[in-house]
Amino acid sequence: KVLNKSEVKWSFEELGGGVCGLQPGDRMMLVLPRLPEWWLVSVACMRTGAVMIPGVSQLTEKDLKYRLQASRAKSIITSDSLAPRVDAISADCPSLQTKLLVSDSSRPGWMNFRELLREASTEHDCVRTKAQDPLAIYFTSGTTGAPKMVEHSQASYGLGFVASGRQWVALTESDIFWNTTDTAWVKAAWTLFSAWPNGSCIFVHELPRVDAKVILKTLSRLPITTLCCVPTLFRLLVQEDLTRYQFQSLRHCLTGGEALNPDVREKWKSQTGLELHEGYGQSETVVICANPKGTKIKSGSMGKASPPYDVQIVDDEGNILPPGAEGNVAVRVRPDRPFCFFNCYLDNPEKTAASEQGDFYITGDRARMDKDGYFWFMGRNDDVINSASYRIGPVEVESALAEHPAVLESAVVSSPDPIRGEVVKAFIVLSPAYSSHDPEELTRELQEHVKRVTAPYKYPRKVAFVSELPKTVSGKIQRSKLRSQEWKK
Ligand SMILES: Nc1ncnc2c1ncn2[C@@H]1O[C@H](COP(=O)(O)OP(=O)(O)OP(=O)(O)O)[C@@H](O)[C@H]1O
Repeated sequence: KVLNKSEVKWSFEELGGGVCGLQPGDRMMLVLPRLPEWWLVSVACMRTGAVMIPGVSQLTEKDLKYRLQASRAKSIITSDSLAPRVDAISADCPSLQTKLLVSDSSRPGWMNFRELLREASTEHDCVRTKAQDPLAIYFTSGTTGAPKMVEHSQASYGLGFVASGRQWVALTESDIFWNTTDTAWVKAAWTLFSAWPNGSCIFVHELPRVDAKVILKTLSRLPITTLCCVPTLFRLLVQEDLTRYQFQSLRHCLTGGEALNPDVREKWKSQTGLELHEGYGQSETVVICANPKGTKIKSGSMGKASPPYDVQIVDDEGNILPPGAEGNVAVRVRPDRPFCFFNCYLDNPEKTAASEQGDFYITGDRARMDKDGYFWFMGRNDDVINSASYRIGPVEVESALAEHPAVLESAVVSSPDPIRGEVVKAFIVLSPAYSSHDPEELTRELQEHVKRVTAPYKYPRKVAFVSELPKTVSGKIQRSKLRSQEWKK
């Protein structure tokens, strides 16, 4: 149902009817901004057995070529903005046979999705798939290097999100769920599998630009009950005066994808009265740890192991470490492979094998588990700083900095030092009110502040004020970029 020129509402019945003629096992690249058709095509892929490969609309010609060639996708569905870039490289992608455009206008060489949909029969038999048949291929965020192809199965992607979503996302028939993530990321699957099997409605906003005011106004105008945003977005939202907004129906808020600074959670909570429930996971795993609704939250912790995962902290040989010890976050995958765990890194058996050690899959993240089973994130393996034999997790320093009103956001990385080997360097984006302060004075003040709120050895010996931080399109801080700049100097 078209609500007005810019809003559309579909019932479950209408959604189920959509199909797009692909054969089981064929791969389709699905690059749409947050348009309702993304959900329609996802359902169509499941019904036809086509394997979907979501991507971001900001992909350049080079990114597109890499993805289409690596995945050997037979088809691509996208919108007007990306179509010219696809045309520019499609001659180099021999597997690509069909191009579908979601648009009100036509384009030579492309089929028009909206026209096809109008003419499509509503009669359709769903294909029967096996649990291990592929359902989706995801390119990871590329936070640490070239994106990897993660293959999920009908079970890992479908059932995985149903299971882990039950407690954490906790949706019911009376909920309206708004997840602001880009459709390219695994997190978008929460809107498919955590919402619909529970009969809950999802709300989609195209959000062409990230704008805190638009998000806050939308929450005030519409009866959205459950909100999920990445921490970067919550960092922006808490910069606003939240007491000026009255959210109609909001009662459950979720975040994940990178570390949530305790200060952001506390600001959100004190101004809205709503708790922020953090989850931790990877494209490969669905949710590994979470703070489900109704459980005790320890500020700064990413929660406890999320069933069915057995999560442990292990040393570099794969031995389980006792509570309190820092080590690798690992998920038990033997003797029984958890059903929500990905199939493999596509076409990369070496990488798939290298990600496991003994009975465990090694996430590449470092953390501690306390005696109550709560996990405390330190950083990605490569991001942990070794300074004069102290190991420092960047997140702890960033969270300490976040408590100072001058800091809008920061990224902490290692920087070379002739005496200590490496030292802590903080790249800081200042809040507008502090932008004209004397940098040297502010540096000293922030260093003293960190020494006060966390162990003094963690304080940033070097500080740089920057206008923005390098981020992936999913909004994650790319510390690796800053680190390599430092070490190349
Ligand atoms: N709640 C959280 N706290 C801290 N870090 C998190 C949290 N949730 C996710 N992460 C980080 O995000 C990673 C998973 O992200 P994703 O699967 O999108 O790929 P990526 O690691 O960002 O990209 P790439 O593998 O291409 O470098 C985790 O391994 C972890 O480092």
